Order: sequence, then C-alpha cells, then structure tokens
Amino acid sequence: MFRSKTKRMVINTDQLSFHFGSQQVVKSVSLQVPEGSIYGFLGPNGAGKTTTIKLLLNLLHADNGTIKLFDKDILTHRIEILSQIGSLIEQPAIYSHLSGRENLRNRALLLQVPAARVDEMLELVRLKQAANKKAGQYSLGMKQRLGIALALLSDPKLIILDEPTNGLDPNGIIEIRQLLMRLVQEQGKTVFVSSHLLAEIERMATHVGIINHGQLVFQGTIEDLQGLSKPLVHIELSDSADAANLLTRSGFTINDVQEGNIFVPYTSKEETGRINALLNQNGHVVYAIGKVQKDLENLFLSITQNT
Ligand SMILES: Nc1ncnc2c1ncn2[C@@H]1O[C@H](COP(=O)(O)OP(=O)(O)OP(=O)(O)O)[C@@H](O)[C@H]1O
Repeated sequence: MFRSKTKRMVINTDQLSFHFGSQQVVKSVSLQVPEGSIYGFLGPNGAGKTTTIKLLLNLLHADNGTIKLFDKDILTHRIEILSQIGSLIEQPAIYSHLSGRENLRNRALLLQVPAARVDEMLELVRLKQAANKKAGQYSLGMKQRLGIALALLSDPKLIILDEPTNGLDPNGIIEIRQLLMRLVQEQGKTVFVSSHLLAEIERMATHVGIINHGQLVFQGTIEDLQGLSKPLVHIELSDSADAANLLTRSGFTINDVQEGNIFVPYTSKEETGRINALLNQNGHVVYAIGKVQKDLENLFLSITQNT
C-alpha cells in the first residue's frame, strides 16, 4: 500500500477483527506501519482506536486476523516483541507522592535499566527542572511527559501512545508533539499515536490510518492524504461517461466520474475554460463547471461520515 517498499513494517496486521458481545468493534483492519514513521491513528470517539491498540499490545485477543510486530507473530513471540515496545494507554501509572525522578528510578530498578537512563529521560522529556517535585503536583502535560519517559526507559524501538494529548492545553500539545518528533528524528524510533484530532496528527505524522466504526477507511502517507484535498474541477452534465471519454482522449486526467459528475485535477482558470469549450463543441451541455476543494478537516469528516 505504501510506495516505499524497502521500508520494513514494524506493525503489520492482516484482517484484524474483534467484538465486544454482539458489537463488532474492529473489522478486518490491516495496518502497515513503516519503521521510522510517526503513524497517526485517527478516528472519531468510539471508532475502535483503543481496542485496536489493546490488540496490538496483546491486552485483548483478536477473533480473527494476524498481528506481526517486527516481522514476528505476537502469538508466538509475545515476550520478545513486548520488550521492544513502550506504551502509554489511558492514564500513565505514576506514584503521585514520589518525585518524577523517583518514579523513573523505581521503574529503572524494576526493569534493571542503568540508573543513568533516568537523567537521560528527564532531559529528553524536558522535566529536569521539575525532577524533584512530587509528580502529584505536575500539570497534566508534565504527567504525560513523565508517562512517556517511563515508557521510554527500556529504550524500546516502537512507542505506542493512545491519545497522549487528551485534555492538554495548547502548550502541552506542542510539547508532546515536539517530543514525538524528536524521538523519531534523533533516536530513530517508530511512533504509533492515536488521536481524534486531524489537526494534531497532520502537524507531526508521516503516515496516517483513519478508522471509523471499526473499519480502516484510509491508510497512506500524509502526502497521500493531502493529495486527496487538492483542488479539482467539478463538471456537472448529463452523459458523464461519454464526456469523460472525450476528456481522456483529449489528454485530460480524470480524477473521478460519478453519475452526472466528472472531477478533473484543477490547474488554471484558462484550462477550466478550455474544458468547458471542448465539451460544448462536442455537443455536451455543461450544467455547471467550477473549482472545488476540500480542506483536510472536511476531508476527514467526509471520510469518517461516509462509512
Ligand atoms: N470493555 C468494553 N466492553 C464493551 N464495549 C466496549 C468496551 N470497550 C470499548 N467498547 C466499545 O467499543 C467501541 C470502540 O471503543 P474504543 O475505546 O476502541 O474506541 P476509540 O476509538 O478508542 O474511542 P475514544 O476516542 O472515545 O477512546 C465503542 O463503541 C465502545 O463503546
């Protein structure tokens, strides 16, 4: 599905399905997350993001389909795989009576990670100044960053975060975004991050998957997604199939043909005029012709509302 075939897929699921009681919550989801990407897993509330993430982390077991992480099946290589993943789902597990540093030290002891990692992580998530403050007194954004630091202690290759900016103020959102971008750019990690906000994902993701009612309705690079919102010429006429043939024969690229409607990539006003003239000269009555453009927000809404 992605153009760069050379990239290894860190997450590769095939036709993943899951139900709660009678409700099918995940429907044949095939995710492909390339190494070194920030993969934004987008979808409205209740779309199935958290459930999919729980399946990836083996916290729930799929009814159907397969999950491969680092090219290995989660069912047969569970421990090996999970040791290479750092995750944050819902609230981070933080002891509020301990300082940020103490929280990290405790976890480092548990994971048998060198103590030096604690200061590295405090530096990375920009919590050095507040390292000795009780975590209970941290802002929501600081707690999230501490949660991410805890998830990163064991130096995982893949970081899976479920709505890490939920409830954060704009500054907190920017801090998390910059942190995730640094992890990918400076440390070569792969980040899988869910969100219901397109604007947030758009600013950091290299790849996007959109889920709605449990179905993956779009998957591609951020450029693929943005490409879908490029301007088009919308032509309304009666015989769209015949007119589309004429346009193709005349060298125009057709983006989409629907009953009574043709969409052609927009280049200029002049070319729009030439299309109109060509159709008229060949006996087509053009009811309407004009430039249309969906911005990404509208595109996201139409992708998630049409399914
Ligand atoms: N433990 C559960 N038992 C029954 N139904 C559940 C359970 N957890 C989730 N669901 C249902 O599964 C569907 C998908 O939920 P999920 O939490 O995966 O969505 P989501 O995309 O993460 O949404 P949100 O952004 O609101 O967290 C919802 O309809 C939800 O009500």
